[in-house]
Amino acid sequence: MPAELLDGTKTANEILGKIRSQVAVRVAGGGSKPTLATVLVGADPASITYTRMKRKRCESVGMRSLKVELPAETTTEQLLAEIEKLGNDPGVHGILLQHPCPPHIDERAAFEAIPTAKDVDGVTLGSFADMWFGLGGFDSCTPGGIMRLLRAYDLPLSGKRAVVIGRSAILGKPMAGLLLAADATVTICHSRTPDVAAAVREADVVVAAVGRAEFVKGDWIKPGAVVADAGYNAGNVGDVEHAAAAERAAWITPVPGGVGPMTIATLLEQTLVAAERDA
Ligand SMILES: Nc1nc2c(c(=O)[nH]1)N[C@@H](CN(C=O)c1ccc(C(=O)N[C@@H](CCC(=O)O)C(=O)O)cc1)CN2
Repeated sequence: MPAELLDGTKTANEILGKIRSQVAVRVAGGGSKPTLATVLVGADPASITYTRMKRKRCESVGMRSLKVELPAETTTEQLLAEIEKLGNDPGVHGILLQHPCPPHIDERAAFEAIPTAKDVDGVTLGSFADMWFGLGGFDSCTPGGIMRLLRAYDLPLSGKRAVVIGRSAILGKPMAGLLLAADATVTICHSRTPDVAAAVREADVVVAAVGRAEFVKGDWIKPGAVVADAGYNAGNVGDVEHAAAAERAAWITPVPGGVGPMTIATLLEQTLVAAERDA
């Protein structure tokens, strides 16, 4: 029997509905609108699309979005100064720096300029450490979105073998931390892993975060596994060979309509939390 779909669009819309109600209550009670600043450096077309989607969703739930767009030739120092300004602005509750920045930028330094309390995208070392030690830091949004999606479908993780393919700072590594915190036994595969297929064949839960279209082959998937595809390759193609994987998996995310919408819902949920902590 083909896999059931983990519907990220539907689940994200449910989360956005709850956020909308909570924002309305906050504003009716005299509170400020939760405000997310989106910072984009350069004009990468995909990044323009993603930041526009984030601002649109923000406004759709009654939050305020503040657009900061900087030219591609912005220096690291100029970017740090912009982020520090937002960090010191009491009217800004959350700051998002869209990744990737142009290659001459020290992106890690720029992420670290975001105060942890406003790191609603979960990209700073402080958030990562808090998440890793279960101290309530903001989740990195894509891994956080995947966890929310698995929870929405009541899929058990405790004692399961999870394989994360990819070890990036905002995806693979925090994903492994969140799965570990949910008591899964976690393996991270990467470009030097000798036999990724063999690891995936053992996995009850597979998270594909490689950034290569259809890297994970359908016949690698263990029958009955749960598959989350965090790929967002050109042409809306994921990192998993979807149709073939769906023949074996029990649950699988579609692309589009799976992990992507959950990433943005998580960002907005965390922006509301940041605003509430600040109030
Ligand atoms: N600072 C960050 N940068 C980046 C992140 C991030 O979480 N923080 N993630 C990715 C890209 N990304 C958000 O920025 C993202 C990608 C895709 C989607 C999404 O909803 N995609 C839709 C399809 C969109 C379309 O039709 O064009 C889907 O999957 O249904 C949301 C967010 C890199 N950078």
